[in-house]
Formats: sequence, structure tokens, C-alpha cells
Amino acid sequence: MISEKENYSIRKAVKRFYQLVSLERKEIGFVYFYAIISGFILLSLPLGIQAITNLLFGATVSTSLIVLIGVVVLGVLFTGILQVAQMRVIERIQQRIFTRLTFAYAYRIPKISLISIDDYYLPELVNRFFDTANLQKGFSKLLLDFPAASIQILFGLILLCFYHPVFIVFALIVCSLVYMIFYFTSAKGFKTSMVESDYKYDVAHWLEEVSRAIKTFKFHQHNELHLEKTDKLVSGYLSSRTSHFMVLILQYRVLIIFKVLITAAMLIIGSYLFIEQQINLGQFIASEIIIITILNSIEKLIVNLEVVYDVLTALEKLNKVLDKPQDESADLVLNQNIPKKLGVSIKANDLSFAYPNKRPIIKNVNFEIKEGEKVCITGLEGTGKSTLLKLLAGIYPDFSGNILFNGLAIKMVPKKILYQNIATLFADDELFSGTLLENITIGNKNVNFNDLDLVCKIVGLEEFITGQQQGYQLHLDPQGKKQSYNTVQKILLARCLVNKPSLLLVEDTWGGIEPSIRKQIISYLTNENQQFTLLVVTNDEDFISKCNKKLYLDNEIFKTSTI
Ligand SMILES: Nc1ncnc2c1ncn2[C@@H]1O[C@H](COP(=O)(O)OP(=O)(O)OP(=O)(O)O)[C@@H](O)[C@H]1O
Repeated sequence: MISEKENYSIRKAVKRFYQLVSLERKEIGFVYFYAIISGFILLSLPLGIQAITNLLFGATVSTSLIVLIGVVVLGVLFTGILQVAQMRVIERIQQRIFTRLTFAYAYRIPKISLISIDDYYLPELVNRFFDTANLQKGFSKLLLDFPAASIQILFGLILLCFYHPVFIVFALIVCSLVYMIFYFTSAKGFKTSMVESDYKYDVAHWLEEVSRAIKTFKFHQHNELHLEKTDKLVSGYLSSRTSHFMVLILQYRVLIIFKVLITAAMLIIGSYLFIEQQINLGQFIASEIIIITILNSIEKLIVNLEVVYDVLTALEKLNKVLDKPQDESADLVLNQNIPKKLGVSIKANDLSFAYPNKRPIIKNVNFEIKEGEKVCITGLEGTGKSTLLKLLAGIYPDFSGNILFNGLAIKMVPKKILYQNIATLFADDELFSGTLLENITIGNKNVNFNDLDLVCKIVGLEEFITGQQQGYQLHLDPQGKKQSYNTVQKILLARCLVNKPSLLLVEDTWGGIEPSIRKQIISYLTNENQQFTLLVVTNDEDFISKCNKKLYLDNEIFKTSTI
């Protein structure tokens, strides 16, 4: 927890923002087009009012007066129509942001290199997806308010310069002040916003942990650990939020001072120019309306800075998952060496591996396994049996030495081919929320129901399935919550077998299964007629006795022996 706080760079965040903007270039072009047109129309209003004022001094209802009033009213109507068009574009952008991010997450999550997230709890990391809503809302607010406000400022200043040269000085002061407010406060504003968001996720993570381990906390609620930790995290959140708020307040204060000064200066200058008859009354009123419009637009920009921070922060957070390194994909495709439905021969040469910042777990391991051999991995607790299995599954590619499958280095085998031919069952594997069929086949459309029934019979699921009204369509809860532990293990094993792998890498998690079914599973897995190669982590003597070979792992020793 509170692991993320790092050096946040607004430059990197702005770069990401531009990447997003460039994806929506065309639509944003439309938004600006609408903003320019409506900016023109809005500014024509003071000009129209100026002309109407001058005409009114004539105290007659002339045709020009009626036409002018008509033009001004039409201007207001047309601006409204443009705003609706703008809203449609923004809705489309919002929908695309959601769709694009959702698929980016769904596509990339299974490809994330597992070692890169060794220090994270992935479901917690994926909470960042909720920042999609902040991005959608913030991005559209920026698109609606920013272009309109910036164009109004620009046009307003240009127009003012035509009234009197003194307004040019005003334009320069406005531009440099807006720039300075952005320049001096944005980096701090962004950093405080990121830290605030980090704390928000830490709080959410802690609440999720309490929920995940609800039974533990239920029985220990009198110790109040759940409240103490929450208190600590919420304090962190509140102080980081206050720091962020202070930046926003500072920006707003500067704005108020700026507004007061400009309003006073402009009224004085305007009145002076009018008295000196350098501008007439119509021009005076029009110039004051333009100045008020400009000030309102500047206020909009400053107030929206909060949204800018929200958008930049949301983008950074969303990319926390998307930036994680992906599994490397080997270029060399020599899949003829890894035949489907046949066993795989395995050779390990001087294999060593250490988890990041840990001492080596696997040290100079050498062994050879022939195609179709059934091999058990045994040894003391924590000696690296599961780790060895994971290395063979290609999950951790950063080992030294070599692993050869059918004589081909594992690193040269494209992940797709590797994963299609290997089936794994690790002790920490889980079911997901979906039907029994989905949990067994994981969407493999080539599985036929005869094979499925056969596999379910072997693992002892037959009775369970026939006892369900919905059969294979039975809905399973996340982690198989409402099923017995042994049923979950049987489903996980069925998942391995149904794809007819060439290599089966499994941990013996069936200790509690009734003896007759356990025996049936062991005989099936170790049957010489089965073409797959089997590596099973077990310390069960019966299972070991049925295997052809034993790999023994001790802290300093690695032994292979034939059984
Ligand atoms: N993802 C990981 N990141 C860091 N260290 C890990 C990770 N997984 C395992 N370890 C460490 O590696 C060592 C070997 O763990 P491993 O699970 O491979 O041993 P094992 O022989 O299968 O243990 P057991 O018999 O208790 O299941 C342990 O000290 C463990 O703490």
C-alpha cells in the first residue's frame, strides 16, 4: 500500500494527453470549428448592441433597427444549435474513450508479464479502470469549455484592439498573466492531484482487503485494526487533498485580484476615452461587454484547471495497467518442433532463477525429460517446486541457463504456441464468475461434448454435473465461492485436460478428494498410454511411485532419479 507515490512529471502526463487528443483529431477539429463560429456570433452580439444603442439615440423605429434585432436574436439561436452539434460530437468521443480503454484493458491484461507485477495485487491495480469515468467527464468538459473560452478570449482581445490602441496593452497583460498562472502552478497542482489519487486508491484497496477477508475481520472486529488502518489512510488522503485544494485556491485568489484590477482599470479607461470623445457611448458599452466576456472566459479557464488536473491524473492512472510490460513474443516460429497432442521432451541446462530482489531459488538445475514421461517434483517446503513449474510454463522468462522444449529454447517459442500446448494447474489458480462450461473450456470452441463428458468423468465431476439443473450452464461465483474446495479443484483439473495438452504442469491439489476418485485421477495422469508429458509437484508417495522419474529439490541440492 501507498506504494505508488513516485516522481510525477506533468510533461509525461501532457504528452499522454496529446496522444489522446491526436486519436480524436478529427472530432476535436469539429469542436473547434463550432467554437470559432459561435465565438464569432457571440462577439457579434456586443457589436449589434452597439449599433442598436446608436440607432436608439435617433429615437425612431427604423427598418435597420428591426433587422439588427432580428440578426442578434438569430445569432443567439444559431449559437444554441451549434452547441447541440458540439454535444453530439463530445458524446461520440466519450463513447469511444470507454470502448477503447475497455478493450485495451481486456486485451493487455492476459499479456502482462507476471514478473512485472510481482509487487502488485493485480485486481487492485485494475481499480484504475474506474478513472475512465473521470477521463470521460473531464475530457468532454475540457472540450466544451476550453475551446469556447480560449477562442472567446482571442477574438475578444482582437476586437478590443480595434476600439483603441490602449486595449492592445490590456490584451498583452491578459495573455501574459494567464500564461504565468498556468506556468507557476500547474506542476504542483498536478503532483498534488496524483498524490491525492494514490491515497484514494489505497483507501479503496484497504476496504477491498477487509471485504475479501471478511470472515477474519468479522471475528476480530473488536481489535479495530480495520478502523485504525482506515483512519491512517483517510488522514493521508485528507492532507493530500488539502494540499491540492491549496493550489486551486491560490489560482483562484490570483484570479480575483486580477479581475478586480482589470475591471477597475477598464471602467476608468473606458470612461476616460468616452469623456475625451475618443469613443462613443455605443463603443463604450460594447467594449465593456467584450471585457466582461473575456474575464468570464478567463475565469472559466482557471476554474477548469481542476478538470485539467483530473484528466491528466486519470490518464496517468489508467496507464498504470496499460504501461506494464507485456510478454515478449519470439519472432522465430518453429512450431513443427512442438507437435500438438504429442508429448514434449524437456531439457534444463544450468537453470537458475531468483525473484526480483530475492536470493536465488533455483540454482544450477540440470535435468532431462523424455517425450511422454511422467515426472514428479518433490522436496521440502519453500524450496522452489512451484517456481520450477512456473519457469517451465514460460511465466518467468528472466532465468539464466536454458530450458529446451523438443530441443528448442523456450524463449524462441512464441507465447501463443507455448500456451496452446501447455496446460497448468497451480495451487493459486481460481475459478472466475461465469458458467461451468466457460470455466472448463475458457472459450475453446473446438471442445466437443463427448470429450468434455469424458474429462469430467475422469476427474469425478460427473455426479456433480448431472445433479445440477442447468448442467454445464451452472453459474459459478468468483473463486468458486459457493462450491466445495474439492469440486473447485476438480473443475480446475478438467480445464487442464480438456484442451488435450502436450505438456501438463500441475500441482497436486487433490489431497482431500475421495480416495477412489484420487486414484482414478492419478492413474489417468500417469498412464503410459497418455501421450502428454507430465510434471506434477507432489510429496504423495503413492503418486510418486506411479511416475517414471523424480526431481528432488532441497535448499542446496537438486537430484533427479528414476523411480
Ligand atoms: N511471486 C513471488 N515473488 C517473490 N517470491 C516468491 C514468489 N513466489 C514464491 N516466492 C518465494 O520463493 C520461494 C519458493 O517458493 P515456491 O512456492 O516455489 O516453493 P514450493 O517448494 O513450491 O513451496 P511449498 O512446498 O510450500 O508449496 C519461497 O521462499 C517463496 O516465498
